Amino acid sequence: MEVMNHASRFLLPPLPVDGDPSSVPAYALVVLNQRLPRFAPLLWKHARLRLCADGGANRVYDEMPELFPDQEPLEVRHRYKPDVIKGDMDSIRSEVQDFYSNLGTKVVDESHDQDTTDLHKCINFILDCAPDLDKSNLCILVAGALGGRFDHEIGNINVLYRFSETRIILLSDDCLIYLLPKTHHHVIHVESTVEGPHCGLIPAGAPSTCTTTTGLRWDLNGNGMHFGGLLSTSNIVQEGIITVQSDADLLWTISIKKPI
Ligand SMILES: Nc1ncnc2c1ncn2[C@@H]1O[C@H](COP(=O)(O)OP(=O)(O)OP(=O)(O)O)[C@@H](O)[C@H]1O
Ligand SMILES: Cc1ncc(C[n+]2csc(CCO)c2C)c(N)n1
Repeated sequence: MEVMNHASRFLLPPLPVDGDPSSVPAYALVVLNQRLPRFAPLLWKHARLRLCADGGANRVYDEMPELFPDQEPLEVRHRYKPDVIKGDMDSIRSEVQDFYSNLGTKVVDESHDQDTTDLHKCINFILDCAPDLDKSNLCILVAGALGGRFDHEIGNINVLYRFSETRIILLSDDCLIYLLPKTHHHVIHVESTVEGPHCGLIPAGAPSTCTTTTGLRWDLNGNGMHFGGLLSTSNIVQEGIITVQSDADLLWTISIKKPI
């Protein structure tokens, strides 16, 4: 089975690309309508395409200047201009929409679609309408995806399953989550300066009958996992490299360290 490698390099300052640009993932950023994580400017810098899901645009407009209290708010807003705002447009304020459309942001109103979430609409845009982005190397970062309303959180997790062939990482200030598809063996390179040690493996879509890991304090040795039975929550990263093999898709979650 093919190996899929994972590393949270987007939590570290971007390195200069020497030689092969395909060695660095092509990041796209989607900002949701929740408080911006403190490292939002870092995610912005990594991203080649930046989208706001509906009310996410209010967060960029209101909260980016708060992250740079010594700078002119207008200057900060010009520096952090989204490429695209997409959603059902029931949360974005009209002054925010006008501000960014006057700066050239593409605004896509899909208020007719009340069956998919704004995050889902943004992922569709990235996959279908961003020809300059290298899809073979794409990784979508989603800021503000966790915490807050439980139905929204579950809707965001469901997007991982709906687009299981696309790398999508849900982020909050406290942790990140992504899907480990059962089609691959997984090698997770832990960036121990910025993430861990708390972690978990969760069979959210369907039970697993056989999961095997290495590198965790409580490794799984061919165990099954299901809701109502064993889940791997409150686990601890023990080594710099974690490996996971399973006969079911699993959610991987790891804590994000607070700055000291
Ligand atoms: N409290 C939250 N927790 C997690 N994700 C959220 C939360 N609030 C918003 N989001 C995400 O941000 C996106 C845009 O938010 P927005 O408030 O514009 O959505 P919405 O479609 O108006 O939601 P609703 O109509 O259900 O209140 C949502 O689709 C969701 O993915
Ligand atoms: C069975 C079912 N449940 C809820 C909704 C409502 N809904 C789901 S996504 C969405 C858009 C949010 O921006 C809305 C309103 C639906 N359509 N179908």
